[in-house]
This record gives sequence, C-alpha cells and structure tokens, in this order.
Amino acid sequence: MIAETKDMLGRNRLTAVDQALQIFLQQLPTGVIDTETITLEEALDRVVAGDIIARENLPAMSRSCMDGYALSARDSYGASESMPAYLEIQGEVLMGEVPNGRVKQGCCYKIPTGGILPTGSNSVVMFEHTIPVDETLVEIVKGVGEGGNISRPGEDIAAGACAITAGTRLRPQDLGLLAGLGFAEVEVYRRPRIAILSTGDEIISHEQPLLPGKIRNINSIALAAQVRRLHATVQHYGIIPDNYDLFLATMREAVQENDIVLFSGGSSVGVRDLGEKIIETLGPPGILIHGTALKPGKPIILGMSETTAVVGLPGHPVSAMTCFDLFIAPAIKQLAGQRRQRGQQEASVPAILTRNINSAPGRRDVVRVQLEQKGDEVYASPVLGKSGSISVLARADGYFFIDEASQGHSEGDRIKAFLYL
Ligand SMILES: Nc1nc2c(c(=O)[nH]1)N[C@H]1C(S)=C(S)[C@@H](COP(=O)(O)OP(=O)(O)OC[C@H]3O[C@@H](n4cnc5c(N)ncnc54)[C@H](O)[C@@H]3O)O[C@H]1N2
Ligand code: MOO
Repeated sequence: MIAETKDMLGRNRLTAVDQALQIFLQQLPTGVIDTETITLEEALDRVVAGDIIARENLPAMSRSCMDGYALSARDSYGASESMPAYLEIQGEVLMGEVPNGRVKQGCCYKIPTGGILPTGSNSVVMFEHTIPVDETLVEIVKGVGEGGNISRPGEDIAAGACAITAGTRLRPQDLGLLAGLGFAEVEVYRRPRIAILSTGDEIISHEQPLLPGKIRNINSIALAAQVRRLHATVQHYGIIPDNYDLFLATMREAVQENDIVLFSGGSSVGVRDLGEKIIETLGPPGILIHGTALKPGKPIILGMSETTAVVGLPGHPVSAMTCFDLFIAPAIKQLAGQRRQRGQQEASVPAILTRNINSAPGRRDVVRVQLEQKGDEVYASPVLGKSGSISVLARADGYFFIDEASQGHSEGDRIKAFLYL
C-alpha cells in the first residue's frame, strides 16, 4: 500500500510533516511578542528576554559549609588521632554577622554552617574531627587542607558571568539562582495568545444535555489544556455553526486579538468545510499548507493572516491533538521566544514494541502506546482505534512515529516513545 500523495483538494502532493513544519515556522513573525517585567514569584515557566548577568558574587564572602572551627589550614597539618593539634578557641562566628577580629596563629573560631569565615582563616575543620578539651581549647584529630569545607566568593557564580541565557524558560532552580543573586524582577516575553474555536452544526457545549444528532465539544477543552501546558494564554471564541458569515466574523475578531488562531473541524473536503475559504479570505499570505502526509491529521490547514497564524485542525479529536503536538507546540515555543532548548525537547523513553504494526510508506504515522516497565525494559503496546475516539488518547501513555521511509515496525523493535505528560 502506498500512502496518498494528493493534498486535500486533489491538486498537489501532500507535504511531508517536517517540510510543512519548516514552512510554517519560517512564516511566523519575529518581534511581535513584546516584553514585560515581572516579579520572580510570577516568573515560573516564563521565557527570559535577555541574558541575565550576575551583578555580584555568589556567595559574596567566604562561607563555611560545615559546623566546626575556622582556622588557618597550616595549623592543622598532620593532625591525627594519635597526634592531635591543639588550638585555642579565640571567638565564635555568629550566623548572619561578619566576624570581628582576625584568627591568630594557633587559634580558631567556632563557626556554624553558612557562617562567614573570619579573616586569617582559610578552612574549616568539622566538629566530628575535633574533641573539645574545655571552653577555650579544642583538639583537632584530622587535618584539613587549605579551602577545605568552605565556599569561596563567586564559587557558585561569579559577578559578570551569565546566570541565565536569553530564551530560557525559567524553571524552579533558575528562579532560585536569580533570587540568590538578588534579582527581584525579571524581564520576560509576554505569553503568546492562542484563540480556540470549534466549528460544526453538530457541536454543543460539554456542559449541555446531549440532544439527538449532537456531540459534545471535546476539542475546545482538550486543545486549551494543551495550550496551557505550554504556558501560553487561551481565548475561547466558542462554538461556531457552519455559517460562513458568522465563522468569518468570529475569525476576523480572533485574528485581531491573538498570535495564533486555532479552529477545529471544517478542514476536510466536505461541502460544509469552510476552513480553507475562510483562511484565504482572511489573508494574505493565506494558506501555506493544506494537507500533510500524516496519520492522523492529514487535513490540517496551516495559514497566516498578516502576522497571525491561522490553523485549521481536523475535527477528529485525536487528529486535532496530534496536530497540536506536531505543529502548534513548536510554533508556540518559537513565538514565546524559547530559544534555549535543553537537550531533547520532548520527554521520551526507549521502549520495546509488543506487536507488529504496519504503515504506508511516504506517510508519517503517529502510533499511540501504553507503556509498561518490566525489569529494566519499558514495553510499548499500541493503542489502536479511530481518530474520532478520544479514549484512544486517554488510554495512551505516549506515542512513537513510523517515519515516511518505513512500512512499519515488528514486535521486539526498539522505538523511541514520546511521553504524554
Ligand atoms: N472524503 C473525505 N472525507 C474525509 C477525509 C478525506 O480525506 N476525504 N479526511 C478524514 C479525516 S482524516 C479527518 S481527520 C476528518 C477531518 O474532518 P474536518 O476537519 O473537516 O472536521 P469535521 O468534518 O467537522 O469533523 C470530523 C469529526 O470530528 C467531530 N468533531 C468536530 N469538531 C469536534 C469537537 N470540537 N469536539 C468533538 N468532536 C468534534 C465531528 O463531529 C466529526 O465526527 O475528515 C475525514 N473525512
Ligand atoms: O487523518 Mo484524520 O486526521 O485521522 O482521522
């Protein structure tokens, strides 16, 4: 079996997924997402707009990493249980205060973990390696090298170093670093705004009682949740019946107010499928791609109206959500200014396929799987079902690709399973 190569209008070859994505991402505008300054408390998962340079050393002063005695390492050299060094306790470092005085030769200061090292000391002997003799004298039973058990100024990060690179999506540890460096606020890109519309005379709100011939709106809820996972904002434009004028008017409003407009349904070739006409009317540049060599998700329409991306997702929920993962998620990340990718963009695990699965060459198949850990291996069992069946996705833990060049995979093959988190 050879996959279909015509697009949705029977004109051209279906565009390969990678090529379609590349064309789409290239058309996305740059510089339309402005920046805002927000507090660190608000900044989780936001993308930093510029490099953030450390203005000071972290730590600012030498600090002890242990509870013990601060001393000059020389005074402890060679100390052992059989031949301890005896040091006079000259003073005590108090937490949060810069110690007075200077450690004299043969002397030490009692110091807590995190305490500032007194001048004249360059290391700390931990309590476990000491035996108190009395209030003023301590026996050191294990020597310490210079710099032992202390953090030096700038050891964590030095003043002038780049703490966070532009385009990084801030994680909890990044916020911790900024807090440690004394940043109260951070400049980030605003969140991309994503509009969601569901189209079709048959669609009713999920909150309404079911009426004959109608189906509940799955896509608006599911797609909005996908958008939120990517830390963008969602604007709902409701359920639009198959009415050209109403659809166009709503789309015009959505295009004005958002960075990406997603509508689902109306992307195929049925008589009611208005999506293509609407995108062309909203243009320019209009439709970039209609139809990709992808299963599920073939009828996707990727378009632009001025600087707003306009995407017709297939009505079938599994197809709509799959198209979101493949096309919309990368677009949102690009628009959000997320330039810094940390290794693999999507979480994945290597897994062993539990059954044979076929595909047509020339097409990319997205196969959903349930994953099970047995011993050291993860096994992936395909979850089969139609792209109109949302439970297929709900049962799946992840998915893998059967690439264009492949006609399928056999039981026992190693695959890379991307996770639905
Ligand atoms: N003759 C052809 N028919 C179809 C083709 C084709 O190539 N030739 N492609 C099929 C594929 S593949 C898909 S996917 C669908 C896509 O159809 P549309 O994007 O035009 O969407 P609709 O026809 O409006 O809906 C399809 C299906 O999904 C249900 N739906 C729509 N919106 C929602 C929603 N918000 N929540 C839940 N379910 C929704 C709708 O009721 C239909 O059952 O076309 C195939 N047909
Ligand atoms: O390719 Mo359509 O997207 O499944 O059912």
